[in-house]
Amino acid sequence: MLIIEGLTRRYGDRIAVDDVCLEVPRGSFVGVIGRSGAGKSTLLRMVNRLADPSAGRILWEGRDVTALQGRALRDWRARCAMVFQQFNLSGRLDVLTNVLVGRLNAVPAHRSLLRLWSAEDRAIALSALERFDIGELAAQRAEHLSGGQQQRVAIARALVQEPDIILADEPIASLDPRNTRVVMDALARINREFGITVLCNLHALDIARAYCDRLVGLSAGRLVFDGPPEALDAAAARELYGLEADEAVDHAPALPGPTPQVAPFALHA
Ligand SMILES: Nc1ncnc2c1ncn2[C@@H]1O[C@H](COP(=O)(O)OP(=O)(O)OP(=O)(O)O)[C@@H](O)[C@H]1O
Repeated sequence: MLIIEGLTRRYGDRIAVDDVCLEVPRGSFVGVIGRSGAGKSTLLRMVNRLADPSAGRILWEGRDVTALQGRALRDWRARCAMVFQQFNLSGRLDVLTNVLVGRLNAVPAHRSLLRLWSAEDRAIALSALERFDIGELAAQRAEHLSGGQQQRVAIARALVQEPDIILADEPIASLDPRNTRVVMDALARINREFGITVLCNLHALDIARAYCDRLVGLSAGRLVFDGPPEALDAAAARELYGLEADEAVDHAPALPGPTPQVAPFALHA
């Protein structure tokens, strides 16, 4: 269980996140929604301590992660993998090496420094790529891939970290509708088949409704909605999105939800 208690982040006079309280059971797929500047990124970045809270606490399985430092903080960051809008791959490295970077915390320091990957690590990385249908791209330079392919590589890298939580910050904002679906399907599979908790910032409400089992709405840093997608009616959505409502609210044809998968998969072959 992830527990967020009175989480607040100030930047000077501005409050980016304002006294947010949340309880997220393991295995949830939570969509964090709200207009631009609502505080979604800041909230996610505080969970893995890329940003430090001005007040409040974050607890994971009863442990206060807001107090962690040094090695314990690095371990925590490894347990909550980030997926970013701009993929954050090393463009000049090949795809397999980009995924292996997700194993850095799992291998001894001398091996990670020298990038001496074991056969098992390589097999795990290749298996993750194959599960997202991009195994044949393993030897290509990441910068030669399309946006949707790059984001799947980033998700494979997150998966091989064997995290408890995936924090996805607008993972589809740079993608076309087809790749949007492919990438959201990949996150849904990770959530469903590995039980990994996913917190996903999303601007598009139709996508959030189709994929998430719970929506958390922020407005000016405050939590103004928390419930299942069906509880967010048009009036509540318009209140949440204000002037951006026409852009965010159901701008695309209704999505049928995650693409059904034939079989679950294991990370270790
Ligand atoms: N490093 C920073 N320094 C100063 N202000 C910041 C910083 N990071 C965020 N903010 C401010 O905090 C508020 C929330 O920003 P945040 O990026 O969390 O919102 P968001 O909902 O993720 O927006 P978007 O969807 O546009 O990314 C904004 O007013 C933003 O300008």
